[in-house]
Amino acid sequence: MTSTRFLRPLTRSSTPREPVRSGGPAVTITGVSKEFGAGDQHTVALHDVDMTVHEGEFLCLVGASGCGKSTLLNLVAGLDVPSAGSVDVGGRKVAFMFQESALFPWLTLHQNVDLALKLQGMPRAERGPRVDELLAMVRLGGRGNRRPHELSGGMRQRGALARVLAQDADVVLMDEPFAALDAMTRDNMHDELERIWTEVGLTVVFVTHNVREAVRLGDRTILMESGPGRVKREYNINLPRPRHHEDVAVAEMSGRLTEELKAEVARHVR
Ligand SMILES: Nc1ncnc2c1ncn2[C@@H]1O[C@H](COP(=O)(O)OP(=O)(O)OP(=O)(O)O)[C@@H](O)[C@H]1O
Repeated sequence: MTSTRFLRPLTRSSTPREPVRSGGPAVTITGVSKEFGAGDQHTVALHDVDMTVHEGEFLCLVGASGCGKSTLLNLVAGLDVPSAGSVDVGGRKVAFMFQESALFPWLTLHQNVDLALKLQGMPRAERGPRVDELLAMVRLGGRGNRRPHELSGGMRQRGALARVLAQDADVVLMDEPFAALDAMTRDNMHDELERIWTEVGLTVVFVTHNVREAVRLGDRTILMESGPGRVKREYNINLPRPRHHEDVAVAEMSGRLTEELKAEVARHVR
């Protein structure tokens, strides 16, 4: 069955709009703990985590390596189950985007996006125009016949984003999606992602080690602590959009968050 977003055109607007936020909970994480292994292999990756992600919100997660950020995303995606507590996405569709684009190398960009639509059950006649629309949305119009190795890293991540959009998900989980890109390409991807998130009205949970990236993109940033993974603090990023990497306010807020993150990392290397 074709879902409603397929019927909704992707709007293109040259002027920035406020993101679509209903504010209701899209993801509710209640008392979640996750343990791995047994005996001397036993690890408590997450302990008693409570978190709500609101519909249309852009939430960033930062924290020291090993504090359980990816584990949490896996639980939200339903790829793993909590040892205790619950994760509720209210029946919403969830899609994942990783650091590597994970486009199928033997398929063209067009075929990669087309496959995602096919798996959604979209009829062939509707798929061609929709692939074109999605590739235009990520500014890859005219590149559909290229295979992933013929694209730059930034283009591959745009292709991955088109494939995520083709999955018609309400909630998009992004695990350091731009970490492998050079600074200028990453900057450009921030602009594109902010635009697409605003236009399509997605709920995003974005994991990063880059505090400036979190402040540049997020409505809210959660700092996690490790050993075991828990929510340490959250910050509302009430800065106007569209934002830019070099904005003074973004730099100031990033500075404050970086201090806290450094203290958190230092706590674990003592
Ligand atoms: N499948 C697994 N089996 C055993 N231990 C695991 C597994 N997955 C994660 N862990 C452990 O759980 C803890 C949290 O790992 P996780 O990958 O979620 O952290 P992270 O914050 O995403 O780290 P990074 O920022 O380095 O990617 C770590 O101690 C890790 O070794």
